[in-house]
Amino acid sequence: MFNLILFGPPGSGKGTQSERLISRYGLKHLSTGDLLRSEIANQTLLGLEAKSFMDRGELVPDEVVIGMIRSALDANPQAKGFLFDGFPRTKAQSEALDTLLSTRGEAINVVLALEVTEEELVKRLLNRGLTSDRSDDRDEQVIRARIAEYHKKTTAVADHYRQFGKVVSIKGEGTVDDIFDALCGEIEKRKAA
Ligand SMILES: Nc1ncnc2c1ncn2[C@@H]1O[C@H](COP(=O)(O)OP(=O)(O)O)[C@@H](O)[C@H]1O
Ligand SMILES: [Mg+2]
Repeated sequence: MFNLILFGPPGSGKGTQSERLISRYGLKHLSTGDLLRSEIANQTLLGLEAKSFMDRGELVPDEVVIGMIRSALDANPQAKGFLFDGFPRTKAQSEALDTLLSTRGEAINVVLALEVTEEELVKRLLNRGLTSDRSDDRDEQVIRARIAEYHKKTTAVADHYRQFGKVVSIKGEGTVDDIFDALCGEIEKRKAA
């Protein structure tokens, strides 16, 4: 079992790197953003509730995303490990995740934190907004609100895992290949340990 959190602000490249990492290591990708967007597309009750928060650049309430992750873990009892992308985003979510994993006799092995400057993030997200159907990527004010929300609530997640020595920072600027190599290097170290 190898469970990893790919951590970083919106636009730091979590989705891009996740796709490569899951295919190299055979992990199950759990992106709360993707799960929520699919709930919205399917017009479920959960999706309807989540949308109002997402449109404002705010975080969806903890109990909603924790419930979604609990179901996803239950639905994948045979997974070789999970790559969490966009989750946990608050201290309460980190604690809930640790509890959910510990009931399976597992834990988070490593938190890989992508570091990217704010100006680069805004540039990437506006660019992504041109080609994706993500409405939260079209408005610079919403983008800046998401980055502010990240600093206000989400950096606490890194603090939580830092006390267990599980956080590794990776420069998230440069080519996708170079960043991928740096991520894999850290995973190999931890897998060997
Ligand atoms: N290393 C990189 N250099 C330049 N742009 C990148 C890089 N990695 C990702 N991007 C672009 O930045 C945007 C956000 O990437 P994404 O993987 O969706 O980030 P996240 O999932 O962290 O929000 C995308 O448009 C993607 O094409
Ligand atoms: Mg993403």
